[in-house]
Amino acid sequence: MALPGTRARGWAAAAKIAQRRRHAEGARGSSSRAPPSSRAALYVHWPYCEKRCSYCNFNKYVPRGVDEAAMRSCLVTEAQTLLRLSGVRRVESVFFGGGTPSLASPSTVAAVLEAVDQAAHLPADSEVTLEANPTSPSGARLAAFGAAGVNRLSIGLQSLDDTELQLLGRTHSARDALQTLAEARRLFPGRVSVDLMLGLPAQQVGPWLGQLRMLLGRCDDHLSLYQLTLERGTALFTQVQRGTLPAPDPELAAEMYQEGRAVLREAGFRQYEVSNFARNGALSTHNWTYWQCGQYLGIGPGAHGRFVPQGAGGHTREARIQTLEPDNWMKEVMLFGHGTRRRVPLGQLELLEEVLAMGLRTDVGITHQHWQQFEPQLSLWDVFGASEEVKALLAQGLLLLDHRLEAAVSAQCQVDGLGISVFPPKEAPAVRPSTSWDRTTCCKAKDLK
Ligand SMILES: C[S@@+](CC[C@H](N)C(=O)[O-])C[C@H]1O[C@@H](n2cnc3c(N)ncnc32)[C@H](O)[C@@H]1O
Ligand SMILES: C[S@@+](CC[C@H](N)C(=O)[O-])C[C@H]1O[C@@H](n2cnc3c(N)ncnc32)[C@H](O)[C@@H]1O
Ligand code: SF4
Repeated sequence: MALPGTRARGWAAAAKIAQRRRHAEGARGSSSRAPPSSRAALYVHWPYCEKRCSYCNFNKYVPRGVDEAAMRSCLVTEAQTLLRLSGVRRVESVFFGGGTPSLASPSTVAAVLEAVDQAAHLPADSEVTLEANPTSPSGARLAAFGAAGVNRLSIGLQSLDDTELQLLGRTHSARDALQTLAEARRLFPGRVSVDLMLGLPAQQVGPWLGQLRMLLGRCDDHLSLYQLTLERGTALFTQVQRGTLPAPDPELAAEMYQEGRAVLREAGFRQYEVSNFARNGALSTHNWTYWQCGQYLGIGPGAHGRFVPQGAGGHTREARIQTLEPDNWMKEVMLFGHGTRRRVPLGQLELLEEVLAMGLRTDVGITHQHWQQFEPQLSLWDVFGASEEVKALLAQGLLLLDHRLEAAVSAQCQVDGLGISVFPPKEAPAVRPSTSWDRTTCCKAKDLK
């Protein structure tokens, strides 16, 4: 789809400014540590797609045309407003997600990054990710995103089987996906991620593992495995309900997941989160912020955020969601400077629930030190030591609650005690964490209802 405005006049200038920012930053260094309250990650939602995939219920729209200049101006305005409201002075990662942000023009990406750097500080070494569908970006376009300030690409490859890609309603072939991947690796070496889905209708373990092995010969240092969630309201859901497609088999999906983990481990990947694997230290710092319950701002239609509105005198962390529908969101941004649809102050208990639910997704679990940042009064042992449920999980080897390092943690504040973890030591029986199939780790819509 050709989007109007993809050759916006201001882009070259914006890209130059982005480059100057990187150089200036290189000169002054980026190691200063701002206090946690003034640091945040930033998520930018680009809500448009070329076509609706059969399985997807993310906040996306297939428009007749896009007023990209208006969209760009609203994203810039909303970034400025939320940075001011939050009092955030340092943005440590930016993630352009969607929808299909690789359909946006590089000038839009450059304009948002420039606005963020001006309103707060965007260090040169901040991770700046753009999601790219294997159809939208040519090599030159990917390079233009790089010049605009993007330094990590996340490619929605989904499958390396053309029949499966058709079933998913994708507009690319396996060949296109591998070509985009090769081009991306050439331009962003060591900083390319791919999404691969599993548990599709009629998918079998052996052929899927074949795809994974083939991908291992081509991929870079980061890979996400997402089990298909059959979402109500999607074409795939209807097909399965009508019996024109077989329902995905959860046992087969579990086998794919377990075998896939083993294959990736052998290939030197660390499973640092339920769905995410990295080698050579290529963990996504943006997504890590979500799992560590760091602050993040969300701009664009339907974006989620979690931050303390310090700049507006607030003291409590809020869960925020922006208006979903792009035209309404734009009207609100033009009128009020932002399109925040809902704000929910998070109580201490809700915050701790999030710390647990997010942290348990990661391989490090929740260290005592990490827990203390959110709850200095009560230790993990105080809260969970006497729980019969926790005792049962410990006895089954499904949970690890380690109190031995607690004294060291609180006395020295420098040793990260193991704390609590659901990723068991190797010798313990394999576990299937009940949340392992949850593809969205950040957008807990239930908090906002
Ligand atoms: C929302 S998409 C946005 C990126 C891009 N538009 C694309 O399709 O590649 C991000 C990722 O979510 C995953 N995803 C979307 N719908 C899903 C579903 N129903 N079940 C599992 N994963 C899903 C896909 O792997 C996709 O790459
Ligand atoms: C499914 S994840 C894929 C991440 C990818 N595997 C990686 O490692 O970079 C990304 C998707 O989650 C959703 N998402 C992430 N952060 C969000 C936020 N703060 N608000 C709304 N949606 C968000 C967006 O739909 C985005 O396309
Ligand atoms: S999976 Fe990606 S490309 Fe497909 S409809 Fe969803 S957001 Fe758009």
